[in-house]
Amino acid sequence: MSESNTPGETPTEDMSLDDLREEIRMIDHDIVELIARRTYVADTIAQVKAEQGLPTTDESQEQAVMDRAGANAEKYDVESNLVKAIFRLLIELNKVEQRENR
Ligand SMILES: O=C(O)C(=O)C[C@]1(C(=O)O)C=C[C@@H](O)C=C1
Repeated sequence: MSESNTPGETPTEDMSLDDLREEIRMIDHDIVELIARRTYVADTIAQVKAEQGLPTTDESQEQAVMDRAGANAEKYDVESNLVKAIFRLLIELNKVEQRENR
């Protein structure tokens, strides 16, 4: 992953529009890389669940993920409902992926 500024510390006054868009381009790259990593881990989880005869969906784990997403959103002062909506999509992506690999 590329080095990026911590939230609230981007020195915007020293950056041109092109610089700022380059910063977003790098962040967007990192986001996709993290989504891919999350999906690969879910593939491995799917194998473990299949071996143990467990179902794909674990609602209590989904709730824990959503709660954590909300808490982290608040920590970084971003809209928690928006972040939770993104995590809902990430969980659904994993479930589709896990079902396809069973
Ligand atoms: O932790 C799991 O058991 C997963 O399969 C991962 C995950 C997730 O994306 O966070 C996906 C589906 C489950 O219902 C719960 C959580």
